[in-house]
Amino acid sequence: MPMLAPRAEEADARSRPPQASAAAADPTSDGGAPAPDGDGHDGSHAALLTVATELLDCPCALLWLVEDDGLRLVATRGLALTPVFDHSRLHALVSADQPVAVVPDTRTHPVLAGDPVVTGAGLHHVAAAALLAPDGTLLGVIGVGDACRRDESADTMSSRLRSLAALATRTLPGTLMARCRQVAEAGFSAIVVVDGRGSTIFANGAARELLGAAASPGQPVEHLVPLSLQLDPDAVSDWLHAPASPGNDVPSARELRIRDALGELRVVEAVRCSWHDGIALVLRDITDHGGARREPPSGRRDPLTGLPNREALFASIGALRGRGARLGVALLGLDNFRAINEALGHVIGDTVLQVVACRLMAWLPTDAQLVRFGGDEFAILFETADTADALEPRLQALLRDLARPCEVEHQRVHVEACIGLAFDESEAVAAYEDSGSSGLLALAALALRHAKRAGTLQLRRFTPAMREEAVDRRHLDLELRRAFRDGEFELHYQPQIDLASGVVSGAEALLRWRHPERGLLMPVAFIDALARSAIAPAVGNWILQQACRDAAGWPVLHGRRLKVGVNLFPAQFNDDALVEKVDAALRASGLPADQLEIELTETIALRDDGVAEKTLLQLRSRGIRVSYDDFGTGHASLSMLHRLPVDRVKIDRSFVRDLVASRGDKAIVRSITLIAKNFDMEVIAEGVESRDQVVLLREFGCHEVQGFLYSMALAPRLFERWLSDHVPQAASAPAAARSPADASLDAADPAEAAATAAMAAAEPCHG
Ligand SMILES: Nc1nc2c(ncn2[C@@H]2O[C@H](COP(=O)(O)OP(=O)(O)OP(=O)(O)O)[C@@H](O)[C@H]2O)c(=O)[nH]1
Repeated sequence: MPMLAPRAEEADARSRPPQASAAAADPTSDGGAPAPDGDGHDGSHAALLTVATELLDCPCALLWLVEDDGLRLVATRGLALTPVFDHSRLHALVSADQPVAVVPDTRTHPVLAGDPVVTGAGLHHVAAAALLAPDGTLLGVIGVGDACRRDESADTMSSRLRSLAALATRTLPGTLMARCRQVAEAGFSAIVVVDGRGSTIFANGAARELLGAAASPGQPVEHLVPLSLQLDPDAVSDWLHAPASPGNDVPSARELRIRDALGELRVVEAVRCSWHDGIALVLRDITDHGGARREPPSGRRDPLTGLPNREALFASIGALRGRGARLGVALLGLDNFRAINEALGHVIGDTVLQVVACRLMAWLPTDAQLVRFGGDEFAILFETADTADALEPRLQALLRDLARPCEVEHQRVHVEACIGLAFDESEAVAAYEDSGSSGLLALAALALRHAKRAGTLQLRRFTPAMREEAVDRRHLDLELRRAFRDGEFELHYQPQIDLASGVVSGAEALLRWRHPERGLLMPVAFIDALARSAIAPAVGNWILQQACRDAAGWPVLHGRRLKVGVNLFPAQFNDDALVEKVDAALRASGLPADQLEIELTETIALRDDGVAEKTLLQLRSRGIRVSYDDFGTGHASLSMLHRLPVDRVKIDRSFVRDLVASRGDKAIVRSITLIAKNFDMEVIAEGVESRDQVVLLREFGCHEVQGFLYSMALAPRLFERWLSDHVPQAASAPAAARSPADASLDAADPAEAAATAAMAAAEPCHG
């Protein structure tokens, strides 16, 4: 029983409370006892205690409810002071086994007799009833007390108490919850109740089915509603955590993104109502509502995002085309998504894809269909090609919106994308007229590739020129494969001259394609396509072997062996066996390692996975030299010097061409030679065509040169003839006389010589 604050008077207390106060005189008041909780039930509790005092004709009444940590006094009536409460005495008085207790005289009661507060407060008569749920669970206790001795029989009091308890039980939150549980379990909507601390305390069957483990009791509400998936995470957080206000609550609704029990992304409409000190959420799955989000047949849904998949898109295109619709497709590809997976893991990568799906859904016009096309690509199908021009600015805005950083698992993630756009326009369709529903997508994919090539956040619309280029590229790739198989590639060598001694020091091996119809082709016509082709590693290996073989046969000049420079394709650096292949080429040819120089391009130097660095170190440890091509033209030149083991840099021809006239180029070349000197590297300049350039390069400290001033790149036999003709005078008298046209005079095959000269005159030699 409660230990009450001492009461002042006992006489005349029959209809007035102990320590009667103004508040106690008001039958609607709780008698001045402070509201023990803020649970918003004060009104119903007060009404209940008023009924208790009336029904039992007692001036004092008290209500305890069971909470997490046991019984808690939640309301009093007729007491001036807050009672100090002793649980053990209350439990001893009433329980599930003994639901009603009437104590006509507290002074002789075994539990209460010794209680100094009860007796001190002068409570002569006390009665209490347990409030029990239908399953017998104790929900609370209601009690009354009086300072006077009572005339009613204990049976009468017990009977009234039982009626009171039955009435009280029906009004309690626990009972309400049990009843609501029955109703909720019977319904189709998912219902989740979250307490004031943001933890789930109840989820009905539909919610458990929809949300799986995220709806288990004790889970934070953020597991049900991941903020990272929401379009406006702050607003959703505020909405979920706004204080409950039962009684004045106006249920509010909003669209939320959740992950279902299988991890798929779903869109739900959620209605929020206050519940006790927390909230109840009623959820309705609207993922598939509306024309834009029609439920795709099974097997046509992407499990991660819940969106229709590629097959569904093809089916939609087929169906719409059947109705004569003119269509448009925007293919959206994330930029550098691989890096997100690699840096943050696939789980975060998956969430990022879901976030993107959510943002796209929010943007989607009602007459469009959103599809996860595959990997990090999404497709949007429009039924209205007529509005093509109006779509572009809206898609540009979409790209900017997608680029808003998002927070995933406490990681800030930036998601940028590009879009390729294609419409059923006459010339575009003509380009792919036989390719069915995938044709339009192929055009969009081509446009996407062009957008990606242009950089990040780019949008490109398909043009027929893109297709022509793609077709040309494919033909070129087939041609390159055939050319390699038929042995049409050959290496030419451009001499390199040591400026200090004036002696030829080596040559750079340069690839040529002797095309059966188009004659000798310079690399500019095919080298990019070859570098991208699957045959690049095989061609690169052939170049390596051939160059080593040729160089092994070159004469020793002035006691020095000539070195040969070989350019590697970036793809060769993906080959774990590259070093072994270099060893094999040296072994097979007999060329000493220090006569081989590997030339790097920026694409190789830019790799920051450590592979290039490790490979180069292994090559250098064998005595093979490493040179960095086109120095100064790329973004990575300086950082590369710092990172990669390089013996020398090659000054790009673009800085040499106007060296004599241009102060800027002079400054650049001077700087490069200075930087190289500070890194203990040698410098070679390419594209040297005049003596004046040589004078300046020598003055700046450049070590070697190559260019038309000495010779163009020559076929192996011509190069060997050049060596025998120009050594030892080659260096001392740089062949001012040796113009590209002169070289043709040396050619055994007059047609080849003419072609070579013409090519060389038209464009510089490329690697
Ligand atoms: N987390 C996750 N990653 C995926 C999924 N499907 C594909 N990927 C990854 O998406 C990445 C796509 O890589 P790429 O095609 O090189 O695309 P990218 O890195 O965006 O490069 P660019 O398109 O050139 O900008 C790869 O790392 C795939 O493993 C998926 O369902 N979940």
